[in-house]
Amino acid sequence: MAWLSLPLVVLLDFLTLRLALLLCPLLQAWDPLALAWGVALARWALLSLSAQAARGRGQGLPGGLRDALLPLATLLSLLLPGYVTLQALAQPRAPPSELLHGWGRGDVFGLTYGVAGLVAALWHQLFPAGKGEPGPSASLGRLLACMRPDLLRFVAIAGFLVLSSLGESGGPWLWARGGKGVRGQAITPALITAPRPHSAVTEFVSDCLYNGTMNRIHTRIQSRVFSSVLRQEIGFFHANRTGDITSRVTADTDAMSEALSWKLSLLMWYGMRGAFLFGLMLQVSLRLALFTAVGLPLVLLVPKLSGKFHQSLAQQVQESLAKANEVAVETFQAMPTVRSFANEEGAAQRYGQRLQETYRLNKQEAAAYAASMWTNSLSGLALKVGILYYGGRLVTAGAVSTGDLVTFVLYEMQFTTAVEVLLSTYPSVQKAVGSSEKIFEYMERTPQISPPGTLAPASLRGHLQVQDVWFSYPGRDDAPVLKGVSLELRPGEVTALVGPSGAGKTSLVALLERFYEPQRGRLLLDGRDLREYEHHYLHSKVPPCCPPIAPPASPSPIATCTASTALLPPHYVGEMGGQISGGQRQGVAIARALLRDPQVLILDDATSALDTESQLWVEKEIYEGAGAERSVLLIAHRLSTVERADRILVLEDGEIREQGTHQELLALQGSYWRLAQKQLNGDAGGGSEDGLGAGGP
Ligand SMILES: Nc1ncnc2c1ncn2[C@@H]1O[C@H](COP(=O)(O)OP(=O)(O)OP(=O)(O)O)[C@@H](O)[C@H]1O
Repeated sequence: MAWLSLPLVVLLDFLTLRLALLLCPLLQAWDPLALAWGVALARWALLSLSAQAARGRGQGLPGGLRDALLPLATLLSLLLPGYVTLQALAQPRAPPSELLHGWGRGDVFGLTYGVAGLVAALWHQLFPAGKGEPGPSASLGRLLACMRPDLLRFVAIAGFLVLSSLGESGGPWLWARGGKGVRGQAITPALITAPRPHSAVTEFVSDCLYNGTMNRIHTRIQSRVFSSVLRQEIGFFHANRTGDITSRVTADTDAMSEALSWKLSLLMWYGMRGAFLFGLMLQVSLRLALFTAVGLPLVLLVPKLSGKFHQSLAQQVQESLAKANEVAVETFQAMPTVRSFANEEGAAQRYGQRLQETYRLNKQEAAAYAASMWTNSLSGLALKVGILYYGGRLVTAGAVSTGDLVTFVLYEMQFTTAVEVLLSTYPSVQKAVGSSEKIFEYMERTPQISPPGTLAPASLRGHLQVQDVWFSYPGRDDAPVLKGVSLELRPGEVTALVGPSGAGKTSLVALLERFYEPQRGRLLLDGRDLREYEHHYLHSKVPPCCPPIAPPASPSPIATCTASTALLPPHYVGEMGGQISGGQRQGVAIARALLRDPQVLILDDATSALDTESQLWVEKEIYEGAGAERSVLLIAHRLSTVERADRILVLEDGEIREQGTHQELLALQGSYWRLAQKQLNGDAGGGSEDGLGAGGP
């Protein structure tokens, strides 16, 4: 329906112009500018009202066109009077008939619609209508927001650039003054070349300032991404591969900064020069300058379209590179396993396959980049040829003097170079913006867990209640790991949690550590929700995997082990403790716990790697040590460790199946009794200490 009314509106618009042309001889007394703007107002009223009506009805119109109707109406109304005004400025004594020449002609009318349509298409390409997702322009906006603290520096850089551009354009400008200086003195070759050294100095200063500023911005963005990643919930680190995360924090920010610092400087420098040159071109010949301006949208639109394809490929290359990095990281981390399975060749093959994929995408990206550069140059060349052709015609018609044309061409050559550089820089800036999209995705990601509270009471009893907790891991809603679990840790009591592998014991600890949040149920500490507690406070009062050891009166095996480990030089301990034994690592964890004086102790299979002597010592501390006023949650596979607990809970398939003391549970002859039997048989059969499956993490 809306489409049907559009031709009618265009016809009415054309008739309005024809009417104005017919009335022209009758309105001789009118100023031609007033007439032009009066007609423009009438056209604007007609077009904008029709646009409003079409927007109201417009189910048949594409969304982009519907949004563009009103700006299009304004642009269409402004084009002709704008042109007349510029002409009147350039030729103040031109007769009205010459100024209004072409009004009401079908071809001129069609041309205005063509230009308006072209501008609308360009606008739509450069600033696509928001679809709920941030587009490249949104990323550019966020990038600029990151640069805001350095606004003053950029103002200074712009100042130096202006000075430098003045120097660069000064020579031709003096030449254009027809051999006379500002005070009428004769222009010598020395005077024409004088601005160049001054321009070189200002360019050097602005370069130094610019590089320093870009380094600051790089550091700022990188540290913000890193901090944002650190704030994320633990599930985020499980859902995203380490290689991907590392790539965002390092490789992507590096690539973005590198492209930005180099290309943005070009963009600023040539943008500034282009603006100056265009101002001078306007001075020399308004018509030629306008011709250049009309040709520009075409020159901008073509590279934008070709750059789009290149941008998507650049993103794929980044992702593929991250996957290759992931394989390398995984391999190096699991090097002992790779060696013990003699799988070095397999690992190299996997890495090679990833690299091949990256190589293939890189080739495609290089071809797309070349094509994009080629279209840039071609569109720049087309503009150049057009200007020369039109300039030649103007000279033939006597509208421009030969001297003016030569001056214009001098400026135009520099201007075209500036535009070409701007266009060739554009894909790189697009690439940088493409990389920044992912970076900002991380930087602005809201953690999927409630923010920590502020509660930090001076005294804490350590009474922990788990009430009807249901939990499933992110993305696995259909497989609940905990199904209505309820338990209570009372101060001065040791509560043990046992169960087969995969029962959900560690998942419960993860909830108590606030790595995740349950979908249903509550976790209370001294009657207040865990979410209300301050982050550092909570983790100092409820640390995981740390046995309750008061400073021992006599050196314990643990203390000895810890002390000896603590004294080891870092290169001996290795990255992430990779060069110390499992038992030594547990010793270090226990030592750390000693310093925190925790109120709730959670030992998730925390002593499994200790030797028998140390294990016995830790058990003694749990049941009889100075920490007896603490609440203790003891998770263990070895039932002998939990025999003395005040209460033992048996967790199976995410549900608490039994609870009681060791004796009570044995008497029940249920799950616990079966676990004990299995362990007994395992011990008798093969000397296995566990009998319940693999140890905890
Ligand atoms: N990050 C995770 N994402 C998805 N599922 C997980 C994740 N971690 C554990 N699971 C699953 O949750 C279930 C319970 O695992 P959990 O580690 O809590 O068991 P567990 O009782 O501590 O076992 P174990 O005694 O072997 O340590 C298992 O089926 C496991 O596959």
